[in-house]
Parts: sequence; C-alpha cells; structure tokens
Amino acid sequence: MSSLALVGTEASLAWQAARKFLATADIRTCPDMASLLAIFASGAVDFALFPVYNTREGEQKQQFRFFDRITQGYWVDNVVLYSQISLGVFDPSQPPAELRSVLGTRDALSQSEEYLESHLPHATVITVADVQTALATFGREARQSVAVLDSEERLRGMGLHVLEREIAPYNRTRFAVVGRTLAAPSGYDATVFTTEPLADRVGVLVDILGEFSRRGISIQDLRTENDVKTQKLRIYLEVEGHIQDPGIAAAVEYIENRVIQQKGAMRLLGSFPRVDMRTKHIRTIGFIGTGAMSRWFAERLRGEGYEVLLSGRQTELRPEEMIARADVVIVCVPISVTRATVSRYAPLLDSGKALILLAGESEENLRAALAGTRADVEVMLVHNLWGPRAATMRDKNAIVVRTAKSGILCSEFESFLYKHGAGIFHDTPRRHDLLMGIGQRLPTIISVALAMSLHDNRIAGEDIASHCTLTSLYPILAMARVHSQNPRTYAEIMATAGDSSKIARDFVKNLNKVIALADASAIPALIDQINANTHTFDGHFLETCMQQARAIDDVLSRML
Ligand SMILES: NC(=O)C1=CN([C@@H]2O[C@H](COP(=O)(O)OP(=O)(O)OC[C@H]3O[C@@H](n4cnc5c(N)ncnc54)[C@H](O)[C@@H]3O)[C@@H](O)[C@H]2O)C=CC1
Ligand SMILES: O=C(O)C(=O)Cc1ccc(O)cc1
Repeated sequence: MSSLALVGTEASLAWQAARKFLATADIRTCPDMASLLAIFASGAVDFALFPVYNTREGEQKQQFRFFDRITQGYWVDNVVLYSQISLGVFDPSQPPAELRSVLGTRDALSQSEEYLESHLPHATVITVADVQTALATFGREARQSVAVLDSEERLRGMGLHVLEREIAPYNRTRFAVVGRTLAAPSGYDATVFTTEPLADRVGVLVDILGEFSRRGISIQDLRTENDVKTQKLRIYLEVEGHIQDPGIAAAVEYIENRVIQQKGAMRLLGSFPRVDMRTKHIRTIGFIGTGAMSRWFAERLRGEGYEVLLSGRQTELRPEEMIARADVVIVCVPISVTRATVSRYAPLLDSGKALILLAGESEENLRAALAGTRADVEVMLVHNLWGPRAATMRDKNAIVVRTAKSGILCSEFESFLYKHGAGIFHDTPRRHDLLMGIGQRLPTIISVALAMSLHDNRIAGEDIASHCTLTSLYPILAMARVHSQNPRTYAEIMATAGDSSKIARDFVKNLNKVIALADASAIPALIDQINANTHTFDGHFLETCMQQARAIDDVLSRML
C-alpha cells in the first residue's frame, strides 16, 4: 500500500484531496509543513501532498521554500478541490451586527476575507487549527456571540444554524502531490521549474520566457520572488508539455547554456497531467468532415485536452452519433457543400450545444445554420486564413463571424485560436464575404487566368522568372502557389457565393476601362487614375503589407 503524508485532520480538504489522488493510500498526518517535508525527505512515505494555490488567496507564498527542501523527488500530480464555506451561528435570533467574533481555520478565514471585510468588519477574528476542538472550549455565553466559518455539513454536524451559504464563491484549492519518480508523459502535461537566485543581467526574464514562446510552448504560470538573503530574482515557471518533449528539453538547455549561462540553473520540479484552474465549458468537440483542415484543428484541440471526434461520409462513427456526443459540432467540408451539410445536421444539435462553421463563405452558410438550429444552440463562423501546411497559428489571421446566438462555447473556441497566436478579426457575414472577394476570390481568379494566358502565349516558367520586375513578382508567386496546392481548395474559393462576386464583376468592368485607356495611350488619364487610387494606400497600409510579405517570404523560403 502506498503511503502519503499531509497536514490536516480527517475532516480537512487535504485529506479529501489525498483520497481523490489515491483512495487506498495509507495517510500519515503531520502537524505542520516542516514535519511533512522532513518525513518525505526521510523516505518514510511515498508521497507528500500540500496546497500550492487557491483561487481566492492566490499562490502559497512559501512554495519556493517548500520545494527547496524537496531535493529528491518530483511534483507528479495535482488535485483540485472545490470547497464551500458557510457562516454558522448557535443562536439564529442573534442579529448579525451583534456577532463579536468569527472563528475558523486560517485557510477558511483568509479565503473569506472579502466577505468578512464587507459583512463583519468589527468582529474579532479567531484562527484555530480545528474548529470542533476550539468550540468545545467555548462556554454557553461565548457561543451566543460567535460566528463560525466551515462547510455547511460540518456546521450542521456541530449543531450550528447556517446563516449564509457559500460566502466565498469560486473557492478552489490546488494541491501538489510530490512523489519519488518523474511522472510518465500522459499526452496532456505541464512542467514546472524554479531557477536558482539569478545574477543581475539585462533582459534575463524576457530571454528565458522568449525561449519557450519561440518554440511555441505556452507558459501557464509565472511567479517571481526575491531570494530573502541575497534579494536576487528567482523564477517559478509552469509551461505546457512534458520535460521529455524535445521542445522543452531544448529550451532548458538553451536557457542554461546561453541565457543564464549556468548549468543546473533551471531546476526541474516535475511534469504532470496539466491542471486547468480556468473554467472550461467544452469537453467534446466533433467534426463533420475528415479532410486536411479538420485533422489540423483536431490535433491542436486534442493538445488542449478536449476529446475530439471526427466523422464524415466514410467514417464508422456516423455524424448523427457524433452530434449526440459532442458539446461543439464543427462543420468543415468544402465550401460548396457546407450549406447542404449545415441544413442536414443543424436540427440534430441539442439545446445548449454549439455549431461552428469552419468555412470560407459566410452569409448563406450562417443563414442556414441560424435557421436550422434550435433557439438555444450557439452559432458562429470561423474562417482561418491559413492552410493545413501551416505549422502554427502564430502571425496568421482568423476571421470570426459571431452571431446573436454565439455564446460561451463559441468564446471558448475563439480563446483557443487566440491562445495559439492567431490574429482575430471580427466581421459581419456580409463584410466577410465582400472582403474575401479582394483577399481571396479575385486574386485566385487572376492567378488562374494569368496561367491560362501564359499557356495561350506559350510562355515557359524560366521566361517569367527572368523577366519579372519587383512589382510583378508577387502576382506571379501567387499564381505559382495556387497551382502547387490542392486544386479543389482554390476551385472552391473561386466559386464562393455572396458579395465576393460583386468584387469580381467590378474588376472585369474596371479592367476593361483601364485597357481602353491604355490602348488609347491616354497617359494623363492613366496618371489621374493612379493618383486617385493612391489615397487608399497610405504609409501604414504599405507597412502592414510589407510586414506580412516578409513573413510570407520566410514561409516560402523555408518550404524550398
Ligand atoms: N484547405 C485550406 O487551405 C483551407 C480550408 N478552409 C476551409 O476548410 C473547409 C474544409 O477544407 P479542407 O479540409 O481543406 O478540405 P478537404 O477536401 O481536405 O476535406 C473536405 C472533407 O469534406 C468531405 N466532403 C466532401 N464532399 C462532401 C459532401 N458532399 N458531403 C459531406 N462531406 C463531404 C470530404 O470527404 C473531406 O472529409 C472548407 O470549408 C474550407 O473553406 C479554410 C482555410 C484554409
Ligand atoms: O496558403 C494559402 O495560400 C491559402 O490561401 C490557404 C487558404 C486556403 C483557403 C482559405 O479559405 C484560406 C486560406
């Protein structure tokens, strides 16, 4: 049987946490943290468990010191427990204003600070190790004027009346479990480090963090402390991933060798299944469509701890069955079949779920989704402006079209895009389609027509490369790119409905006007036209485009 040490009585939250971690554990209770750490260090127990964070109190201030004393062993797991604190009295007829003292454990009192300040500002606060033992020493008289903080169940058990329930809402405590050996990867992990006190160095904190973000490793938590004696900075870092992931190992090696320049400066406290203190509302996300984009998103959503289900025309899991199981259903099929797919499956979503369309055409598809879903099903469209060959969402843009029916599930999906570095732009359905005429449909049409013109005139690839000017290089590159990827993607883009067709129609009209002026050698009129156009392109516009172009150059050159 495994043994575990903790501080607390059988009634304590720590005890509950220990049971949750290992129901069969042989629990040894210690009077304080010093003896807990000593018993773990002596090897007498397999595990130690202690609180490190509370949503109301913040971090355990002594955490750095605790871990300094755990020289052999690793942080291997966590338990998060919700605890409800209520206010009880012996005599409910006593007006609350006449309560002279409030009694509770140190944790309960500090978690209820906000309530005590506003409701019982004049009461004397009495901190006790165990409420029941302390109350036994109170005489009848003293009991009349004391209020007690504890769980509702325990208050009633001690014969008190509950005056107010849940006085410290959202009260959750995270306990660390420390064991002897490093936990194996679970596929959804986090890793924690502390540093030794750091010598002064310009930018050391930024450079340490930068090594993680450069590798796409998300930092979940960061704390700093000044070492008591030397007042040098120490850092506590919690990052996503396991220490055995190559990216994390490489970041640590680089930081020790190049940033801090001291071997062993980053102390690994441990890796463990990731803890989400933030409230998540989505558990399961299901896709209709098993194509490149569905698989791209599925992989990253799984990395966030969601259960992801893929369904399509050929999968064993039928879309109907997937819809029954998923909280969020994502339609990710070719644009031309999105509307029919939405109309077919939208009515199957139960109340309280969300339908998200991942598609390049907005107005018609959202109309079908809004019309086809129940009143309290959320609806939103996301158009990611990158293809399935992109490595990350960093520096890429996503257009998000929210509707009156977009709610917390949609927001959680949006947060996922934001977290991974995407730039998020909100549009109305119409505006999205109109802008995609310029951003996507027309350039694709031009690319295809340009290639057709090369063919008509028997112009070969090497002839273009040798005759490109700086200005013509970009459209030529776009042409090459359109013709080097999945043709279906670009056929679908050209065939999008909505206001993007207006852009193509206007283009044809304007193309003919410009050709007529050019054929007539109407140089002044052409100059006037260019001057009139220039107003649209101020310095800021050019700068933004050049920045994006540089990023594209980077991507393209890496692909070669
Ligand atoms: N590929 C890309 O570069 C990008 C795609 N998107 C969007 O993602 C969506 C999906 O694109 P991809 O995954 O790239 O396409 P894909 O061609 O790789 O996959 C499409 C999926 O839809 C299924 N499908 C095809 N016809 C169907 C029909 N009639 N009924 C039901 N399912 C059908 C296919 O079996 C396949 O599972 C599109 O709406 C597109 O606008 C968005 C941004 C980039
Ligand atoms: O990578 C490229 O060139 C793309 O154009 C990718 C792409 C394809 C389809 C979209 O709806 C959005 C982006």
